[in-house]
Amino acid sequence: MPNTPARLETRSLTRRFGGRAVVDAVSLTIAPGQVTCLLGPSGCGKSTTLRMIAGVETPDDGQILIDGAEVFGPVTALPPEARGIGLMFQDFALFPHLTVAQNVGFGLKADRAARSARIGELLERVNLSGYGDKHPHQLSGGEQQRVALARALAPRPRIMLMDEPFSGLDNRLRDGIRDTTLEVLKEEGAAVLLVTHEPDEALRMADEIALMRGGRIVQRGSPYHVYNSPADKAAAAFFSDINVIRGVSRGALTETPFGEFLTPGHADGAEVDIIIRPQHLKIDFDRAGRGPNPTPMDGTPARGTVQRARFLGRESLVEFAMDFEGAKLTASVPGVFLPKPGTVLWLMIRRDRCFVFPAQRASHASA
Ligand SMILES: Nc1ncnc2c1ncn2[C@@H]1O[C@H](COP(=O)(O)OP(=O)(O)OP(=O)(O)O)[C@@H](O)[C@H]1O
Repeated sequence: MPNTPARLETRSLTRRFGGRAVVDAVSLTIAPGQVTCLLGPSGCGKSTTLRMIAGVETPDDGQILIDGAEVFGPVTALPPEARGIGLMFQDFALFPHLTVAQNVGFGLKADRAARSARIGELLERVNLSGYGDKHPHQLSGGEQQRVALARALAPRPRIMLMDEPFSGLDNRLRDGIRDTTLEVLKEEGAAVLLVTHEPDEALRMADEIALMRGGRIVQRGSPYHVYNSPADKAAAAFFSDINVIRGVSRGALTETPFGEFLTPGHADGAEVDIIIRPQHLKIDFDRAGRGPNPTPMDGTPARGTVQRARFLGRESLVEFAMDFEGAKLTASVPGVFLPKPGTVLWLMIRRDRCFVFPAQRASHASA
């Protein structure tokens, strides 16, 4: 549908505080029914972006369009209530003196019958049928959050803006509520912009992740794409611990203790960082001082000595001191794998799972 305008579009949205652009030319497009997660570390400008779209913060530059019509720009500045936007924040408290049904119906402009039908429909969607007459204090945190979602969705907003909506919830509740929320949002068809600093939340919820750093969008794409083809080292490091092997590219190849890596596009003599996530290191046993045979996919094995092994529930993390250059690498293994410190093992690197970037000093690598 190339001619259908995006439900929400921002063009070069910019906000400066004290001469510093905390949001710097942010351009996003979100289709109806699409969930985009604005993901980034604290202070990178996520909330300010959301607040500008909501209309409670005035951009210094740029344009905001909803269904192709400008709501903010050189000639327009619609107030928040005229934008058809629903909001949900972590501390967006329910009205304590109103019942659940009254809370959900609060922003609804409809006659009594239509109102009560909409309230019933939404309470059913969030699995709270029968809770209409209760008061917020009689509900658990997760139930209150579901009421808040129903309340935000009641007037059928075209766009839902959510700022860390689940961060106040107990870990055990969170996954279930994320899934229910996602289901309801999809059914309602609103375009959703969800702000989070948690990569797991973005991977779980998003159709598209917009990774933000220092006021700018550094990468946009599906969760699969952003995780598996990070734009740079910091983008890779934002989603998991990473292992870095430094080398020098010569003739589009880089020689390392794990064998040669293809490093096309890097100048002769340029330092490169070969990056591998802990779950993509392969571990093999020592065979009387030798490791497994090299393969085209896994390259040459390199010897390491276990320093520490920790069980984290779903996986075990094993830290190695490698024989080469005092290197330390961390491997993650599904389930229980707890070799004793001092055990000698061999590591290999899956060639299809590494990323190669120009070498960066550590001080430039923060996301
Ligand atoms: N009204 C303001 N005046 C001055 N600086 C501000 C103002 N609002 C935000 N900032 C600054 O802008 C930057 C971005 O803030 P913002 O809240 O958008 O970040 P964030 O990515 O949402 O972070 P967090 O997840 O911690 O909320 C921060 O450095 C913040 O201190």
